[in-house]
Amino acid sequence: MSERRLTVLSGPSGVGKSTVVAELRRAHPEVWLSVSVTTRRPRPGEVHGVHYFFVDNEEFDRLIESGELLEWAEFAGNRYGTPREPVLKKLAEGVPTLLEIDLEGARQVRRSMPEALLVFLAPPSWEELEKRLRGRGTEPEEVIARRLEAGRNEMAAEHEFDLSLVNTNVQDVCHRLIALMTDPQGVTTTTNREV
Ligand SMILES: Nc1nc2c(ncn2[C@@H]2O[C@H](COP(=O)(O)OP(=O)(O)O)[C@@H](O)[C@H]2O)c(=O)[nH]1
Ligand SMILES: Nc1ncnc2c1ncn2[C@@H]1O[C@H](COP(=O)(O)OP(=O)(O)O)[C@@H](O)[C@H]1O
Repeated sequence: MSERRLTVLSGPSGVGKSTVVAELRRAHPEVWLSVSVTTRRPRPGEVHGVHYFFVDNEEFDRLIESGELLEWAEFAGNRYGTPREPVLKKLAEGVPTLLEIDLEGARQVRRSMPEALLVFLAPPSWEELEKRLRGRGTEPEEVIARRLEAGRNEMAAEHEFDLSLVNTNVQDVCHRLIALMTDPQGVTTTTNREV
């Protein structure tokens, strides 16, 4: 089993991570996407067990204390974590596995599974990021402001990742991502901006 099969996708809120992941799932059902646990409230259309496992603070505390999370972080006032067991099981089965998590989570995975491939999804520009986040229309302005603030921090950490993909076109990003996950040869360890 190679931990290289574990791929982490991170990037600022609004860059298009969920959109890319949804397209990847549609076009490449052979990739397994970890379903995170979160204390955030569901958005309209989000399904428990599909997009997230929505839990309360008490349950999240319990998951931390029992060591059931591979990593977890607080993001813009809510907590998010990756259930450990299913990830280890899929990796042991040799299934290409993807985590869509924030910067803090990516750093934790880097420490605990150094062979994992860390991919940063970058916006074509800061203006476009703001436009996408507002255009999504799922959060009130104060939440958007908080997410943009976190986004500045995430953008400053781009160099910590193995590779950056600029999300100009969702299909292009998916093609590159699937190639990296299924045939990781040739991936350099220095940051590369592509697509
Ligand atoms: N550390 C960590 N971050 C997560 C996890 N699941 C989701 N996130 C991140 O939490 C942040 C907020 O996610 P979400 O509320 O769904 O908003 P969105 O990414 O803007 O659609 C994003 O950066 C996600 O990548 C997780 O299990 N662990
Ligand atoms: N390549 C793209 N070009 C234009 N709009 C995009 C692109 N990718 C995503 N979007 C849009 O940007 C908004 C934020 O995308 P989303 O996937 O929710 O981001 P994230 O999960 O990173 O917060 C959504 O309205 C989505 O439709």
